Amino acid sequence: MTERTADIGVVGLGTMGSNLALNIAQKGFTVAVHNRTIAKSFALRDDNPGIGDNVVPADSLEDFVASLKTPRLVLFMVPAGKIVDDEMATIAPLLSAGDVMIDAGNADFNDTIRRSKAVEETGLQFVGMGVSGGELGARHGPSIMVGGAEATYGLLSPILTRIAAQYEGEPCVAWLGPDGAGHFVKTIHNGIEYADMQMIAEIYGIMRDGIGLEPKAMAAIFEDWNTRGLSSYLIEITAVTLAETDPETGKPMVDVIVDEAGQKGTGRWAVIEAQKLGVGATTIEAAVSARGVSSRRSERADAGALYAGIATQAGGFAGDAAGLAELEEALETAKIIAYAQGYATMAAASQEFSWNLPLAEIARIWRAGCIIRSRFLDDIARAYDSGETVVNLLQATDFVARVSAGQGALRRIVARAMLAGIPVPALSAALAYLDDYRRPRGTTNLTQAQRDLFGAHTFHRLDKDGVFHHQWPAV
Ligand SMILES: NC(=O)C1=CN([C@@H]2O[C@H](COP(=O)(O)OP(=O)(O)OC[C@H]3O[C@@H](n4cnc5c(N)ncnc54)[C@H](OP(=O)(O)O)[C@@H]3O)[C@@H](O)[C@H]2O)C=CC1
Ligand SMILES: O=C(CO)[C@H](O)[C@H](O)COP(=O)(O)O
Repeated sequence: MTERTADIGVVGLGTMGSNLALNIAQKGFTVAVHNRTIAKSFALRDDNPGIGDNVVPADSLEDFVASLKTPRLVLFMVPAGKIVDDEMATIAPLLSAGDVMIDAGNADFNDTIRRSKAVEETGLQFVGMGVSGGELGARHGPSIMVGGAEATYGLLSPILTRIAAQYEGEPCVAWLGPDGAGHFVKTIHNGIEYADMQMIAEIYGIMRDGIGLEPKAMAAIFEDWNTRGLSSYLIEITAVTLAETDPETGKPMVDVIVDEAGQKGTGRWAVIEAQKLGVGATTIEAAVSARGVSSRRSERADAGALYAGIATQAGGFAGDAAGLAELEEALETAKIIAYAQGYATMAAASQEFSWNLPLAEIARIWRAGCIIRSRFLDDIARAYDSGETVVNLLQATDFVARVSAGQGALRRIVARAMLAGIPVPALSAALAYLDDYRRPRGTTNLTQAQRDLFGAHTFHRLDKDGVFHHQWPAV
């Protein structure tokens, strides 16, 4: 019989699971590991001298479970969906009341709510936990967003606070609320990640097609931008990727990569949930759609030929200091709007599901470890901590000033790109949202009139209370 020595067990030793297990082991905890391809469990121990001493591989699920201290903590790091359900169903019968199953992969928070309910009915406990930071984050310190019972988090926190990224001595992990709260926040994190990446790609498009810069020159610009307001991991890796040379051809690496973006679903989940909550997360929507359009490469080539006759104007973009400063300001302004949309979605979900999401804390645990880490998140935390009521970040004093100052640059960049035929779906969505959001008298009065004409859907009047229907002329 295996001795019960392991503090936690990890199931799934792919990119994330293996690195998270090594991170746990390096922090002095004993970690049992199990993987569909069993040899990987033993390799994880044997290929990592020193740290491997804290890794306990198992060649059967029974041995894996038997090696865990009670209450047993079993962390799953496998692809989202049915695989999670299948793995949980296989292990659950081997566990006892009070043991905890943790889904640490990306998950649709609706699945997490369903799983929480089903698992907790059996006397076991369930935690849905978002982990961000990719391979290196998992190995050296990710940002961790936890959902589940607060008392259950208490069982995990001694390990999670040690393995999480640290920002000025504070661990980037927090309990965010019950059942699906952690996975919802991770989903919005990824939605913001999509929007941020898309807007950077659009600026790259302007630099390439509007100014005619070479990737290495762009790399230097992004490196420079990374020293100021835009400073972030995503801007840093943009500079790194643009500077890279393909060893086979000697060309810039980005020039040999096919322009078809992959996606595993978290951006789409973010858009679906924003829509369900009635929040306009238009920059995230634009980013998800742009990846979809990008994947139809041959169709785009055909359309390009069909529309070759369209005359566009030279955008008038300039690669001089003033031109680049305008691009930088436009990106910074659009970024504020994208984050405001992500935060508005979380605020709406918090209300809808009575989660009481700690929005300032979420910004704080995103400052290190995760893909969208940046100094800008400090500004968001400050806005929520300031004591003023923040209905939407676009109404917070600091951001009103910054967006007011930067919107002119965003407007000019979007207008020039449109005239030049350079697609800027996320940047333009940010600007359109701002203009829509700041307009006291909109145009949906006409929409309401149309709905009432064709479907007697009724409308409200500006001059008196009540619900009205008008006898429109028959059409
Ligand atoms: N990669 C990343 O940057 C990030 C990923 N995530 C999330 O983490 C989770 C894991 O991702 P990642 O580590 O990248 O994935 P990988 O593809 O690298 O690893 C998948 C793991 O799941 C196992 N697995 C796959 N299919 C099955 C199955 N049918 N039954 C049992 N086990 C199976 C694999 O086992 P085997 O070795 O036998 O193939 C492997 O251990 C996902 O939810 C992902 O969205 C979250 C944050 C960042
Ligand atoms: O969760 C993550 C980072 O936070 C993963 O890297 C995620 O897989 C990225 O999403 P996609 O593959 O759809 O671009």
